[in-house]
Amino acid sequence: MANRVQDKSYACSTVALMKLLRVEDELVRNMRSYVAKLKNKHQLVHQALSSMRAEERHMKMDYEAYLGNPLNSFRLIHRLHREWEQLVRYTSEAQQNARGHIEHAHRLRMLLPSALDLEEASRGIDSLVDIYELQPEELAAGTLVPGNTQPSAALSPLDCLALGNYCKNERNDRRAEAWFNASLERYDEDRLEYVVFGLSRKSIHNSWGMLLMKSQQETAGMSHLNTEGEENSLSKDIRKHYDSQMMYKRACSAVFRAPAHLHCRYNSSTTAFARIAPLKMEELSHDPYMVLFHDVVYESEMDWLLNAKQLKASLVGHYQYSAFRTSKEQHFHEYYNEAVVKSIHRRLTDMTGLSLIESDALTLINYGMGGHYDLHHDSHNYSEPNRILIGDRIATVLLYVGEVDSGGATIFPYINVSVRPTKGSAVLWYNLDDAAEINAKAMHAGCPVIVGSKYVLTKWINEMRQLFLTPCIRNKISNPKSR
Ligand SMILES: O=C(O)CCC(=O)C(=O)O
Ligand SMILES: [Fe+2]
Repeated sequence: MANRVQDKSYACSTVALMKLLRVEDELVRNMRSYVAKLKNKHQLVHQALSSMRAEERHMKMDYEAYLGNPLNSFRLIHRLHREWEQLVRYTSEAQQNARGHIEHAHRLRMLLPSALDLEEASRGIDSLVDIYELQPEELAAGTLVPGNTQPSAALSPLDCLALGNYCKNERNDRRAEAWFNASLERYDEDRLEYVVFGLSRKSIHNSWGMLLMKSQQETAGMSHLNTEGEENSLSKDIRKHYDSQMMYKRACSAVFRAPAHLHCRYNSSTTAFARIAPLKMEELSHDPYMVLFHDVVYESEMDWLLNAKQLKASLVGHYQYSAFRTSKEQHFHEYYNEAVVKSIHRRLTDMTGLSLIESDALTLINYGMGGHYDLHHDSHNYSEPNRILIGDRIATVLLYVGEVDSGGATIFPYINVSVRPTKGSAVLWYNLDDAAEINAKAMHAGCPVIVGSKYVLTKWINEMRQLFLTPCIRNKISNPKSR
């Protein structure tokens, strides 16, 4: 990162910025020629369609007379056999030919400023505001020195929004609000091209609303989120996100009372092996069913895992890095030819009584300082056709491979359960309820580690092979209509 800043930092040198101007010229030239070519092709297709339409109108006046003329019949057949096919081919080729321009634009993107450059540039503007006590609204209008306004240097609403978001991230709420306000003031309803850049009044209000909600000014925040009178779907999502963030924060810093009506026992019934070597179990919840196992990972196994590790950053969604989940991980498949992996899998079967076939690979996850996994549900909530093909995660077992000095608990805020990582213990819970529906109460998170390093082994267990093992759970896979 340090090298990159030295090699290619655009924000602090005019010479580097000159290079950027040339890149912008090239981008504009490339995109203009792309648009010109598309326009030309669009015009030709339009003309071809118009002449086809004229023919159609003629035909509709009197079908019989039209088709009675053999020349017309021939032309109809020829049109539908060849001309339409050619037209479709021409349109799709027009798209293919345009690809060169798009690819060129992608190549040029390598030379464009990165998020880091934008951050540096925002920091530059922010320090001007700070040191010279300038007002964001004045800067937005192009006034750097009082009495000397250069309208050509005025900022766009998108620029102001970006600066507002920078200040929001820097926790300078007052200044962020001033930038959001400037963004709204400079918003011009007639500039249709905002659509291309994903800008709308609503998006500015949403950023502002989120800022206020974060700083606990809920009523003011909601008024921004509900600018169009009714609560829009985006603001509903933001409200949900905000509520779950608050729940996550409260639950991570709370200590839950010991749950009532639950007990400890030895599990000697799930498998034949458990009969000879019962497992120490402590019930944590009945809904969702959740138990804590003590001493189920051996010291030697933990040593092996920690030596074998080759961790890679954990990703979410479509293979993206995200602040939602900041950890590293490594997968150990069941067929991995290693005694430790095989014996942990056997123990997981003894603990759960479930089949592990078709389940995700055993995953070793490591969280460093501040590392966490935000509030989430382990089941995917697939739509029915997908679920029948791949199945959802019926249960999860989380094995703690070591302790954490401070922080890092696994929390279940809907049921007031917080599990402290204890070396060698494991927690099992069901993500689906008895009707095979997602149990919202199984929502959970891994709180940020304060001091130390947290290692867990996760096994997400798939519902596909449990048909005869969990007869009380209705099975969507065998009977998708059952609810
Ligand atoms: O690290 C934790 O405590 C939670 C991990 C988790 O939720 C998962 O692996 O699905
Ligand atoms: Fe999870």
